[in-house]
Amino acid sequence: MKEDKGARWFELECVPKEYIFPKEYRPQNLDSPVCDSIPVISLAKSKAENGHSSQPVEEILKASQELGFFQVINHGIPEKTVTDAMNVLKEFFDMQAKDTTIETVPHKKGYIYTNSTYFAKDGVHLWRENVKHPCHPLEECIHLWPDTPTRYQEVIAAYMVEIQKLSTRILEMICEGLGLEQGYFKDTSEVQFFSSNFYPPCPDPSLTLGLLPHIDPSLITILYQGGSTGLQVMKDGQWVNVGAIPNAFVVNIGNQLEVCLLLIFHISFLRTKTFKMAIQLKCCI
Ligand SMILES: O=C(O)CCC(=O)C(=O)O
Ligand SMILES: [Fe+2]
Repeated sequence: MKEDKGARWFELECVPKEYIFPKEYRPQNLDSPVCDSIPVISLAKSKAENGHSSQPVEEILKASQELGFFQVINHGIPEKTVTDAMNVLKEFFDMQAKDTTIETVPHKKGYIYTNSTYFAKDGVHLWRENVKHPCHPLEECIHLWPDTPTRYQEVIAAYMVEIQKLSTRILEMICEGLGLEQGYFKDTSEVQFFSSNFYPPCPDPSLTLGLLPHIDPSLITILYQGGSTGLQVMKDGQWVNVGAIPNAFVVNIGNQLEVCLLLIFHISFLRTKTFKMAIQLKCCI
């Protein structure tokens, strides 16, 4: 192992034992091809004039029912808004790595930054760093967010405005497909939390995990992968690689929406339980 006092915790030649998961928890099928059955849905069609085409609505409903996962493209979020957010987050995580005075406990100000030593399952650490904070109502939360880099608040607020629009639009399409009145989820659909994961390069990704398998407790989660791979979803009992499509967002139907629809329609909206886990990515929002 390198003995370099200036090195960051992940700049190592081999994985420290505290990060090595027992065999049964390690990632599987890392080398399998990207799963092409995770639907990629273009939202451009839903913007046609004179009443929109129902095609994306049907595709979204089908994907939600069958897997609880899909990717959206042509969503209308400006590329620059996303690139700015990714850059400011990269800068944020770089700054944390350099600042040895930062503690890994919840920050007093209104956001939580945690480095890899904070995450543990049975004593094993996850290979990631994370920052999260509330973001609703935006104008009340924004000043509690990190203020370095100096553009953090402005850039992430602009990003969240777009994410809010996208998530409202997807929920409205789900309402339309199910025959629910528009705005049915209005009171519960404000984007409440922002969370960004940084998965540094790892000397041996087959031994480590960035995130444990889980089901999202949210209504829906909108995830940007930043062009990096590593996200896996449980499909028909197998972990499959989601793959990253440039400018696409991964949409995950969360537990709350699943339960809501189960109560309304008395049907199980999701055919199977969907878990996801992240291995080594670069920077996900
Ligand atoms: O970072 C990722 O790739 C996934 C994040 C995630 O699943 C979550 O925040 O719920
Ligand atoms: Fe998740």
